[in-house]
Amino acid sequence: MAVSLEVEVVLLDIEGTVCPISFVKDVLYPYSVQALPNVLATQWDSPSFATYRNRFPEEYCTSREGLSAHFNDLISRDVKISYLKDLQGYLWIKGYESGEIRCPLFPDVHPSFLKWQKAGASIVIYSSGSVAAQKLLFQYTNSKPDADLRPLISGYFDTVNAGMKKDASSYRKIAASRKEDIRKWLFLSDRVEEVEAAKEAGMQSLVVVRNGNAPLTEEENKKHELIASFDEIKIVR
Ligand SMILES: CSCCC(=O)C(=O)COP(=O)(O)O
Ligand SMILES: [Mg+2]
Repeated sequence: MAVSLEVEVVLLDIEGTVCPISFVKDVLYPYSVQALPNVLATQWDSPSFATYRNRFPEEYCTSREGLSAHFNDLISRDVKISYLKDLQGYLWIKGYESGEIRCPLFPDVHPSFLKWQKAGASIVIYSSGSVAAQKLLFQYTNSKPDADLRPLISGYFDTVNAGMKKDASSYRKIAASRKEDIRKWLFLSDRVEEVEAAKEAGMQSLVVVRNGNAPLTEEENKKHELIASFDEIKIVR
């Protein structure tokens, strides 16, 4: 079904919206778990690693074992806390740069970015993943011939520079960082709580239903506008 919307900024979630949840849970998370022991063994005292280590609560950054156990526990519970996300972003650099990791975007994502840009809308990202990790993900995608989508993206927000994704205040803060009226923003996410928070803040928002996403309840299905592909969005000015 096509939805015509007056939009100047498209704000996008990542996991379950532009790429499959399985890429995050079955590729990115295991990569970081596997990469950590070597980094702990070889970089514990290096200034670059110390920056990430020192963001962990004090009780977990006094020993390699303590940090490692806490890191693995947070990942197993999918806790989206900023010090974990910062360290994951650091660990993923090598995977992306070596070619071992590449983000499998849904096929409609890159063509829609180009279409929205042509229609005069800006593309901005808002994810629980750190801004550094977001940039890596969009630099190394499966899109051809241009794998690097960063030139199409004009802003990045995470839980540090915006706040938690279930809070309406985060969406107000993001919108306040640019000149466009909040009513001309469109937030797209697989998470109903995030869509509700964006709507409460005054943004337009749609729930994105992708293969592999958690099923919505009957009530959620009725309450929100759903799309299965970005192709369903028609931006009018
Ligand atoms: C951009 S980093 C990889 C994704 C990630 O770690 C994450 O937590 C995604 O959360 P989202 O808010 O995009 O659903
Ligand atoms: Mg998501």
